[in-house]
Amino acid sequence: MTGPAATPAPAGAAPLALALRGVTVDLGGFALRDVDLALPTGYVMGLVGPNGAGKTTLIRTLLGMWTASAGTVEVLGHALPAPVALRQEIGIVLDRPALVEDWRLDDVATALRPFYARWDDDRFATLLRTFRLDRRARVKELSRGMTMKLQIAVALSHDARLLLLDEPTSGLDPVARDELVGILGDYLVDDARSVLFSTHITADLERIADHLTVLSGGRVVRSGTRDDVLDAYCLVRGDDDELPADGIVPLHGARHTPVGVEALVATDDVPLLGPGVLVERPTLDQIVVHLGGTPPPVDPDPPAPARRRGLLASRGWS
Ligand SMILES: Nc1ncnc2c1ncn2[C@@H]1O[C@H](COP(=O)(O)OP(=O)(O)OP(=O)(O)O)[C@@H](O)[C@H]1O
Repeated sequence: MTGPAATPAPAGAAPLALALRGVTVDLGGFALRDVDLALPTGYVMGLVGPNGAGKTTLIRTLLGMWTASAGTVEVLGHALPAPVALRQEIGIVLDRPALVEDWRLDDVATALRPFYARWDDDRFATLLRTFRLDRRARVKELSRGMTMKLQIAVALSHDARLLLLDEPTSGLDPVARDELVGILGDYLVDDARSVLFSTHITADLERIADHLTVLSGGRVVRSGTRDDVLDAYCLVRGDDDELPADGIVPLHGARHTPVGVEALVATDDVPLLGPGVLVERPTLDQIVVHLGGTPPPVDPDPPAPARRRGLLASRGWS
């Protein structure tokens, strides 16, 4: 395979399955802006964020379907635009499958086999059986969940090194979701393989994702290991007069509840809160709910902690 060379990984660092650095993709009415994230080889990254956050746009950018107007995109060690042969190495699930509606599932294997040097008929047949899909059915006869299962079976039948899955669990019943998590676990036994998947079902991520990226309004709010992301925030609850004014300590997604104000606060800021404030570790859902409504500022420049301490002291919040 040839193509533009990617930035070499620093000595001793795990090679990256994918990386976006300072990426902007402008679709007109919507843009991904300054996206920075990296997934080391052998790991699973979950991509979360509210509707319209840009998850599909980001996955399509990794597939070369959208072109970045700024920044660099690397997939499996190749800077995009990638060589055509790289397609063999990537298993894809998209919201709309690129399969002919009149094909029977047997035809799917016949049609795709020539495009993949490592296509595995036995693997495809096994996955169709696992997902209880009838090989004689036509693509157009499949329900939404069955179509998703078919795409997953294709993605996992050509020995891909990277899976890019856009909401693969959407439309799946709980049994199929459980099966998919197990199948991805088996897939990852080979530590040269990596997975990026977007989802609104964060329970799936709690089980399988090592890394998380939270997107909102086309920007990365947070990206890192699952613990880094979960540890970065605390859910706080208190009376109006116990929580400091927003801007001194940023209160993400602050909302009034019957028992006071609830908000997400950066863990580093928790010592700045008053003693009466209740502090809990948030779930991933709570992080998405609270951060989703408040995209990060275009030019984030929060006051330095020392200055905030001064501000808090001046308000009697020391
Ligand atoms: N072809 C396009 N041209 C212009 N804008 C687009 C195009 N496709 C998507 N968008 C816009 O980009 C924004 C982000 O969409 P995207 O599908 O990436 O979000 P998402 O996070 O995947 O959302 P969801 O969770 O609802 O699937 C939306 O406002 C959408 O309308």
